[in-house]
Amino acid sequence: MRVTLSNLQKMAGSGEKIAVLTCYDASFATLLENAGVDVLLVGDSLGMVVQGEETTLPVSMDDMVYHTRCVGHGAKKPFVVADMPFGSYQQGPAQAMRNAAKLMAAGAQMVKLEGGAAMAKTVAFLVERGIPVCGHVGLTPQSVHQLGGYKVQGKGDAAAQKVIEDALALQQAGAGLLVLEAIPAALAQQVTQQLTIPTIGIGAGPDCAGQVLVLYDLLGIYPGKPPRFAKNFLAGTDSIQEAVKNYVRAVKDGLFPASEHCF
Ligand SMILES: Nc1nc(=O)c2c([nH]1)NC[C@@H]1CN(c3ccc(C(=O)N[C@@H](CCC(=O)O)C(=O)O)cc3)CN21
Ligand SMILES: CC(C)C(=O)C(=O)O
Ligand SMILES: [Mg+2]
Repeated sequence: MRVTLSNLQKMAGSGEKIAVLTCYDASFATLLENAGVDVLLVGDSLGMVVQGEETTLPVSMDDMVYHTRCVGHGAKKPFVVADMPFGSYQQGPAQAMRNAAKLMAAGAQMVKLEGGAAMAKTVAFLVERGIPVCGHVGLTPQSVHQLGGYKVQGKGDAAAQKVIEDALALQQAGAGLLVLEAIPAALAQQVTQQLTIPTIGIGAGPDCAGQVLVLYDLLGIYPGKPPRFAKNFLAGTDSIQEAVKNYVRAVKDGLFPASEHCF
């Protein structure tokens, strides 16, 4: 039986941490399913780790549809979330609906889009038409050129307040999950407490309802300097399967992220 949004909601309510990993192909989807990963995110990070681009901006809808279909073929149990790529939803609700439908048809159970209160109308439009939506606030990589780099967000009272308001606006609009990326752990804890929907953190401390990591960072195969919040779980193990199981266990036990992975 496939994991559902209501399963994830219940897990969050009972304090069971949600283990999420990015995934881009069928073979890894099967491996992650067998290792007990709850949610697979077909992330637009594939532009960087699969395509070798410097940012996620060049990723197309066709790329996301292709990888979502690949993941869908490999995974029967995990809940599959697909990123809406840069330029596929920012124009407005009608454009977002057209493109979200393609990802749902390709095998996603939910779409994710970046942005806060400014995206609330678009989120509500999709949710009212039957498409579950995951929000994404804090460090939003599709805005890297506006943010001035991949930097921690929500530092200082005004910036923290903005993250809280964005999170509440997305929940109000009907978002079912919310990714918090690269914000101070104390702020992520506050957001998680104020929301009724599960938060999924990456560089957002241990108090989120779940954690997500880029698969290639977990395997230590991303070229270049990994983000502070990444951890190589393959180091010291003999197999990818074991590394992923160790990640799932560390998330479930609240041992990942540790303080050295947090802001
Ligand atoms: N392999 C990979 N892992 C990711 O987590 C990831 C991607 N790719 N591609 C899309 C975005 C880009 N992300 C990134 C990339 C780099 C940093 C980074 O190096 N941050 C520094 C600076 C922090 C600061 O000074 O504010 C760090 O030390 O973590 C953070 C997020 C997260 N996502
Ligand atoms: C890092 C996660 C949250 C993501 O959006 C991606 O992999 O694209
Ligand atoms: Mg993404």
